[in-house]
Amino acid sequence: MDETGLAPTDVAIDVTDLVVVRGRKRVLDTVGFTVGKGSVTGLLGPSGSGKTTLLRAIVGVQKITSGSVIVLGDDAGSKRLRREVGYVTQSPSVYGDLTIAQNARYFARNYGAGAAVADTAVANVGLADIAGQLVDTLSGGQRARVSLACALVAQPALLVLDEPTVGLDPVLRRDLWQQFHDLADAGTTLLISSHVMDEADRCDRLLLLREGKLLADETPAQLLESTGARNLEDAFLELILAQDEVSA
Ligand SMILES: Nc1ncnc2c1ncn2[C@@H]1O[C@H](COP(=O)(O)OP(=O)(O)OP(=O)(O)O)[C@@H](O)[C@H]1O
Repeated sequence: MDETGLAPTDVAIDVTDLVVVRGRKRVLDTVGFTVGKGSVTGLLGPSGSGKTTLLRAIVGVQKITSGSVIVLGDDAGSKRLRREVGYVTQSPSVYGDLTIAQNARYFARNYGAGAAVADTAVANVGLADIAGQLVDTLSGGQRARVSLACALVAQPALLVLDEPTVGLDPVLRRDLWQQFHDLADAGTTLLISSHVMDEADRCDRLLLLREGKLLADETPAQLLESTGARNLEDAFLELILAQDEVSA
């Protein structure tokens, strides 16, 4: 057991003393945390705080300066993890000249899954009604959902999502969060970045990042208790003010 109370076999992500320098900037500064399997963890922080860089380090596409990132027991980015880790970026990587259904079925085939799995994934992201439409004719938010469906068909053990709910209407946002929890209940680990604080209380655990530093790694309830704030937005503000006082 480590200090989070997790046995090693229950740990999906283990980050220790991670430092990433991009250009001349220390984008991640000695970041450390663990994420338990089958949980929904929110990575929150303002624009430019280092969220995408941290997600990239976890999926193994970011050169790290020092520290370690272990995912499902292996170094991030190692070959074994290719099928185990799904990553949905902010720029959807799907085929514009194929329909939504064709995209999902194509990715499903690559992962040895059938058309039914693809069609379910399309339905789960709220696109069943327009599954026959070409991706090139979709809005940015719709395209992002196609990308999410294509990641879901791989049924990865760890799903890393970079701002998956940007621009979605509130009903769809609620449905997607429900789906994230359903996936977690079935054993998938989800790490989801967002800069929208009202999504924070939908997470089992929160990582709050600011200027490359981890300000908090707690459950929403613990965060409210430790700061004495009325809501998570205020709690984050308390932490920022405390950080500013320390560095002043
Ligand atoms: N290729 C790069 N070279 C140098 N600096 C970079 C590079 N990419 C990002 N950065 C810097 O790293 C910092 C963190 O960027 P990152 O994209 O990780 O933040 P973020 O929290 O995901 O922001 P957003 O919510 O806007 O996507 C920013 O200051 C950014 O300018």
